[in-house]
Amino acid sequence: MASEKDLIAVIDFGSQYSQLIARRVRECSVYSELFPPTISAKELAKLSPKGIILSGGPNSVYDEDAPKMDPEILNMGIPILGICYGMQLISQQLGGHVEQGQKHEYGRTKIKFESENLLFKNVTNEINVWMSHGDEVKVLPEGFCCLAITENKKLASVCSPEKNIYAVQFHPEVAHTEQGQLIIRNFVFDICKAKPTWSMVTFIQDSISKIKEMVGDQKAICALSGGVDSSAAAVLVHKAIGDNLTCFYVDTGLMRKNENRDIKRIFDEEFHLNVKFIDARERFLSKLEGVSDPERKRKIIGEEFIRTFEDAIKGLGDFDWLVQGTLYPDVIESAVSVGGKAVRIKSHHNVAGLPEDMKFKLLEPFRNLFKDEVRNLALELGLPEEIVYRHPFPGPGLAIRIVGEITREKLRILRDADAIVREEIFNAGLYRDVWQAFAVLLPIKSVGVMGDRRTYSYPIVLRIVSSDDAMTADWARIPYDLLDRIARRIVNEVDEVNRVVYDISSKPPATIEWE
Ligand SMILES: Nc1ncnc2c1ncn2[C@@H]1O[C@H](COP(=O)(O)OP(=O)(O)OP(=O)(O)O)[C@@H](O)[C@H]1O
Ligand SMILES: O=c1[nH]c(=O)c2[nH+]cn([C@@H]3O[C@H](COP(=O)(O)O)[C@@H](O)[C@H]3O)c2[nH]1
Ligand SMILES: NC(=O)CC[C@H](N)C(=O)O
Ligand SMILES: [Mg+2]
Repeated sequence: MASEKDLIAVIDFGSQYSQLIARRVRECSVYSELFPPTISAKELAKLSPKGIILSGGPNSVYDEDAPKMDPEILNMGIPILGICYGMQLISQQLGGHVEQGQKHEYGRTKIKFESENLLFKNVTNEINVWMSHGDEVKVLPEGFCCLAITENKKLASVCSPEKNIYAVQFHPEVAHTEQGQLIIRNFVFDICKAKPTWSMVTFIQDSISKIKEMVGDQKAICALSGGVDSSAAAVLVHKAIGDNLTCFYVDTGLMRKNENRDIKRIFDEEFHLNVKFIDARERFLSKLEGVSDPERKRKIIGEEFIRTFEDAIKGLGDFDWLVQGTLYPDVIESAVSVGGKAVRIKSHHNVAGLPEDMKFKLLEPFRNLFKDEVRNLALELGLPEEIVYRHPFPGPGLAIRIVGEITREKLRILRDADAIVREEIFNAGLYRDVWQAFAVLLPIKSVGVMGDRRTYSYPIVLRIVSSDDAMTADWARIPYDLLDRIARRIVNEVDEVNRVVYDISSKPPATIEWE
């Protein structure tokens, strides 16, 4: 991959933010990719990176099983930027000393520069940065000097001019660090002298040639949901292997109101791909009968997708590859990181929900990208805005929005309520402003009064959030009048609902979906 364009290699020590670092470098139009801590200096040298960034990580460098790096990497003469754990590891491996600090530092801290340096070129002195660590570098290795200190006079950034090694204790990659992107830019351009040769167009070209090479004249199926990720994946792979690609859209019985109709229309009008519709309602719903645990639901759905595809291709020939629109947040939440050791939040059906005995090889061109990057790519591929800006709708569908057991009656209620939420948000002109807007059905009943009748029915939760990449999210500040209209319509138009509540939790600590 690294042949013609400049590469910044990120060594992933297990941080939740590792892929965010690569993404920030790509924002500078320079290619970046993650590598495991086990990569050797020799292997790295073959890729001729312009620079190396060492990520943060959950371990302490003095833990017995803490990931280390090949010490030769520090002698390659290639510029290095260590972030948090990366800074601690550089210090320790070069003979400095790291120990647990008196106090942990999480969140905002102010830093001040001690000397002029390229890393902080044009950065305002005294900026707020984001910290997330418990350990501290107490003794610097020989040849290192301090570039910045915190309000409490602790080391915030250090460097060895002679070795061309830089390090920061804070996280320049997160949005909360002021001018963090400028610091990354300075490293990439002023220190590494990388050239901005990467763009979505080059990504598309490279992906097409890589896919051609990998798949050859074998055949592939694409799990096509009609969302932006799988639609862009289908179009990209079709460019590479043409009619050896067959797309399948599955009606799981867990879809939203009019979903099949809308998707069929979009595919007919906009795509010239071979798309087959599979009615799998019975098999999904019968497998889910009586199941209320969220992780069980996700595993059942993940497996059922694969079984459905296996049945669908019978008689159509040999298909070796399964194309999915998997994105990076699906991967990290399912606890599959390059460096290992991230924690499982939920099993995304398309990652941790896949059955172990699956025969298909996975082809996931966007596995390292975030949704807004895929949206840009989809525009570049010429996909219509209606698909590009479609809200994400998870593969497990309404199954993870009916808390607890799924019944046909509950599916009917949720479908009707959800259609009202989406229609009202759309009519208010807010569809593009929010990340997702949907309804959730809770498995409890409460008392109400309608007309002169007592009711004892379900509550509907409105979940409307803003987000850039689904890694973090906040509840959307929707006008009261709109909330009022949605709530009144739901209670009046949907049988068996007598109460509507608004979910005002952010992510973290909540997640966007309820299961
Ligand atoms: N109904 C479906 N039929 C076929 N494939 C599906 C379906 N739902 C999900 N998938 C597959 O699972 C992947 C993950 O989908 P999911 O809907 O959970 O996330 P998403 O962010 O909404 O992605 P997308 O934009 O592709 O829908 C999709 O990219 C697609 O490959
Ligand atoms: O591909 C997917 N397979 C899944 O199993 C799945 N579960 C959640 N989501 C979507 O991912 C984003 C983050 O969701 P959470 O905050 O609920 O974890 C949100 O956009 C969710 O809609 C899924 N996507
Ligand atoms: N975010 C990090 O990289 C943390 C590094 C280390 N685990 C610490 O607590 O100091
Ligand atoms: Mg989807």
